Amino acid sequence: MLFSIPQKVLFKHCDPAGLVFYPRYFEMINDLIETFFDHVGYPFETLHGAYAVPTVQIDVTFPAPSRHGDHLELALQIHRLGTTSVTFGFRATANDSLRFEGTSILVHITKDGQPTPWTSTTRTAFTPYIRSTA
Ligand SMILES: CC(C)(COP(=O)(O)OP(=O)(O)OC[C@H]1O[C@@H](n2cnc3c(N)ncnc32)[C@H](O)[C@@H]1OP(=O)(O)O)[C@@H](O)C(=O)NCCC(=O)NCCSC(=O)c1cc(O)c2ccccc2c1O
Repeated sequence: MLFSIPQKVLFKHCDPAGLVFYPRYFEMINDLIETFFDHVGYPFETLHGAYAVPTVQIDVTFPAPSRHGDHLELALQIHRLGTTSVTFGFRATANDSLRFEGTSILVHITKDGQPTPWTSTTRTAFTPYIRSTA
């Protein structure tokens, strides 16, 4: 199963040439992941009471530019659910044109920075989104 959200390219996302500046894509990726955690019932505002989920690895490619006003679809799935980590595959498309795609690995940690296993509740909520390829 894919999880997806719409994202219109806004003025704030763009450089003077009207193209999305890549740090704004990283913010969109984080927004996508935060919205996914909302969707599975483990919102960041709850998670961050006792835990955190820092990113330990991220790889992104940008095969085509996005412009102010484009309507992107941001989508993710889970490639691997580890003991304490989760590997997301994500992509952005507009009118069947791929704008970025990649993977990121987040680790569930305690407030003192130690990796800690996902709960069974969270594992169950993640499971429908596990697919082996993007
Ligand atoms: C997160 C760490 C404390 C992990 O420490 P360590 O690597 O020593 O732990 P383990 O060896 O036990 O491994 C645990 C687990 O992680 C997997 N893993 C670790 N590193 C990698 C890697 N490079 N590539 C792939 N996988 C990795 C490992 O396989 C284990 O998986 P299992 O599933 O088998 O358990 C430590 O790495 C650390 O503190 N790193 C620094 C993180 C960091 O500073 N990132 C950049 C800035 S923070 C950030 O971007 C960020 C912060 C947030 O608060 C967020 C909140 C919400 C969403 C996103 C956030 C975010 O992106």
